[in-house]
Amino acid sequence: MIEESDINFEDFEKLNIINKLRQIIGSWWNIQLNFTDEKGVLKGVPQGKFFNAKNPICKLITESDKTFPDCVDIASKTTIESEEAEAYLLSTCHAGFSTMSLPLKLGKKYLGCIFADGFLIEETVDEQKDRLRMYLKKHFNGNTKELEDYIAKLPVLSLKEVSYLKELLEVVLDEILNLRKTISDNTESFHALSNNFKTQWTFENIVGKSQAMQNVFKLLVKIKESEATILITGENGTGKEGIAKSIHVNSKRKNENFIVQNCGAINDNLLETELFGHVKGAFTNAIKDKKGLFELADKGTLFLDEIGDTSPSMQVKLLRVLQEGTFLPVGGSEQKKVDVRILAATNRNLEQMVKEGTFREDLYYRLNVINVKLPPLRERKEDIPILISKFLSDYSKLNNVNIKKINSSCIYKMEKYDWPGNVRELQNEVERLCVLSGDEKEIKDDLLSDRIYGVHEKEDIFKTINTSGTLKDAVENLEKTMILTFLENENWNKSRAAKKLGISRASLIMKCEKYNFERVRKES
Ligand SMILES: Nc1ncnc2c1ncn2[C@@H]1O[C@H](COP(=O)(O)OP(=O)(O)OP(=O)(O)O)[C@@H](O)[C@H]1O
Repeated sequence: MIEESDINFEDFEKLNIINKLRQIIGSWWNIQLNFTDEKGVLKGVPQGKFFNAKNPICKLITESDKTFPDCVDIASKTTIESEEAEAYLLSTCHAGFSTMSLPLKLGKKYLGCIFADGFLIEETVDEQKDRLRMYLKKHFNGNTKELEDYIAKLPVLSLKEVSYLKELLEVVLDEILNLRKTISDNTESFHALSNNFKTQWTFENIVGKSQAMQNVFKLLVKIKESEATILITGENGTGKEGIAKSIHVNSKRKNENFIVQNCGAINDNLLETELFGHVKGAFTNAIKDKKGLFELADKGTLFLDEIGDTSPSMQVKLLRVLQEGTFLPVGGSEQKKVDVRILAATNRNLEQMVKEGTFREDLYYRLNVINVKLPPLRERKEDIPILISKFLSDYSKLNNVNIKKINSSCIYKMEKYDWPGNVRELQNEVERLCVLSGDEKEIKDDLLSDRIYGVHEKEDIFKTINTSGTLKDAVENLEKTMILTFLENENWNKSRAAKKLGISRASLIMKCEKYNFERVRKES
């Protein structure tokens, strides 16, 4: 469960949607948007700069020591009253401005409220202005011409605009609750995972809870007894070598050697001597016979990494060993016979290479008897928490320290990031966090590498909103952008997109028809 102290208002502040809406509300009506926690304490405002006031009168009131306490009282009073409010609460502040607040509730738990402040409403504008003049007179000897000029320019919202403001605040509210829920779900599943990653989600040293990894594990169990050649494919850092090792330790050959050779790292001549060995006198420095890796791996397993990088002549030699189990050491004249199981891996598309004529078709089929495909980490983000948990545990064992905790915002950000370097990059990041956290028991998100810490700034689906158009157009624009983004993220699965958008499936279908999105989909 999420601890109370784990509610991080800073995370909300960083969400692009909140910043963008704050900007929109600010630029249309000079209204400021604030959060309070469940006790009514203002959040996300710099110390001493109460409210980030937008209009000059609010600024004057909030920056004065005399009137500042009134604003604090209003914030906490609004919070208390909001808890009971059905959907939203419209009220008036000590100075006469209107405020609109929406309760932030996670299930039954009240987290505080969001509120917009610093505007007047058309229907009551004269009354509000009178009250404001009295307040200013009392505290600032008001009614100067300057103050009158400001009062004349204060934002006055029609009832229609009040309902638009409410809609915008609801978007903020939904976004915050979604974020809280995601963090809360993740943390709960992270704790559950930490407890059982040793069992059902593990195959030797490889962990994975995603369907893709579970399918890989099932396949590995099925082929335990088999001697077949296996081709493992996937981007760099997806765990190809780890899978190869676990295939070996689960095979009949587990007590024999497991030897690894990266075929892309060295030139052809060297690779040939490495794999097949050489006889004395084969070349200048060959002062005695040297066994190659095929011989060293006899009865065991040889893992050929980056097989797609081998030259055509090397491909012929490899094909011979695979078909006949024989090879010729460099400079030798006698074929040697070995019993080696080959596992190969590549991050390249061998099928395509076969079509282009850069990889032998016969070798491809010989290697690809069984294919294990490892998807990139960005396509199986469900694995991220369990991998984090494993790497934290590995670090603790290796360094003989207690397993560190990791805070929920940190996990959340790591799940958002795309990990171009796949599991290897994630493993390095966890190690880095463990080192940087020093003696701290808990790892916090501010230790994350910048590229991961700032990740949700990239998700700016609101860049397209034009704040200078009419409010109706902008709200429509926002709705279109959100719906399209969620549909695309969910592969046009309307039920899932509707759930994420917090609307019914029927309502999503109607909106898709209204905006003609099926056509957009076909065109894209
Ligand atoms: N599913 C996993 N569970 C646990 N550790 C993993 C997993 N996948 C990868 N790793 C770890 O990530 C690191 C990189 O994995 P590995 O070397 O197997 O990737 P690779 O695909 O062979 O990379 P490359 O293509 O660059 O050779 C290793 O330390 C490995 O232990």
